[in-house]
Amino acid sequence: MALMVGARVLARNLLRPWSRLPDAVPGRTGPAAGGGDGVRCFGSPRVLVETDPAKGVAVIKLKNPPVNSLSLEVLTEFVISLEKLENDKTFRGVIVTSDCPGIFSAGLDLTEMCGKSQAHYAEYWRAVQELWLRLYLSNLVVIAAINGVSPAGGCLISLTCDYRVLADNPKYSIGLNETLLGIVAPSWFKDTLVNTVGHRTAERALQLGLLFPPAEALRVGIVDQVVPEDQVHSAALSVMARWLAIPDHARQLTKNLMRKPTADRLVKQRDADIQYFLQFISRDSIQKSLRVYLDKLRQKKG
Ligand SMILES: CC/C=C\C/C=C\C/C=C\CCC/C=C/C(=O)SCCNC(=O)CCNC(=O)[C@H](O)C(C)(C)COP(=O)(O)OP(=O)(O)OC[C@H]1O[C@@H](n2cnc3c(N)ncnc32)[C@H](O)[C@@H]1OP(=O)(O)O
Repeated sequence: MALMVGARVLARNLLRPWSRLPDAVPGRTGPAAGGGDGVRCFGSPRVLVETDPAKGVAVIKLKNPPVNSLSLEVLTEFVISLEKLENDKTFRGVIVTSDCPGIFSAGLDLTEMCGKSQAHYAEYWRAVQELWLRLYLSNLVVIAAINGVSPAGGCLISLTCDYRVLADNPKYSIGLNETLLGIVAPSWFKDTLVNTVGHRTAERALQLGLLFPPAEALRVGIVDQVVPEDQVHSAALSVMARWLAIPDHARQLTKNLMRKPTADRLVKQRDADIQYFLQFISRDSIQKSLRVYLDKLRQKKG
């Protein structure tokens, strides 16, 4: 019950940009905070933020064990952290990564889309839309340091970034695998993939629900760089330095030019998109597919 109320409060914060989560780790500094003197931490229980004001760079680490599924709380805390960084002129870039070993993100939280009320589905889907819009159009340079497997919504998060560095581990596949669950990637997921890899590759990948291992992911362009696992963070920092060498106003206007038409398609019909999602996800056949998939995941261990 407390969790539900908490989620609603967090979700309401999305609509009230002036409201702030209390800092979970207020002003923690120093080497323990992850990068030498001057690194400061804030954020929330599931979305850690380490900032390096001297460099103008922050690291957002998703921490929702066991698999970093994108629950309503995670989505909400992510948006609030991102907004905090964007409103602070100190920061020009952010690296998005995971605090869960071997898993970047398992994607949207299936339990949020299964066996819940219509009101809950609507609240959840609006939060998914919100994070996508904020990340896709962020004024910051956003680099994904993908240090684990990244299916569906996890892949979407990285596709919204300006650049993707993937750890070279055969287990770390990435892709929009929705069809394998018997569901369908919405049009704006599809658009984000098409804008990254082109129409034909996206068409094949989406229909087959392909999850690309690192070499394949690089070949089709769903990631920009594959590096040894222990170099993901340093590679992301090097890329960041290159992108930050470009004057902000020129880079930001160019990013907007490239991405706004795609984002506008959703912005113009957000409510209709929610209704569409509600109709789709509430179907008995879709709920059954999700239950079967979740049961398979749960039984894997037993
Ligand atoms: C014409 C119509 C057009 C348009 C349609 C309109 C609208 C669109 C409608 C819907 C769109 C929805 C889009 C959905 C996007 C998504 O992101 S769906 C999620 C997809 N994710 C996956 O397929 C990944 C599933 N998980 C895994 O494969 C594995 O868990 C893993 C490889 C990530 C990690 O493996 P392990 O380390 O072995 O961990 P376990 O598998 O044992 O899992 C531990 C624990 O976590 C639970 N879990 C895993 N993934 C999720 C998840 N995504 N959500 C919720 N919970 C998850 C798993 O069940 C285990 O739970 P317990 O057994 O411990 O209870």
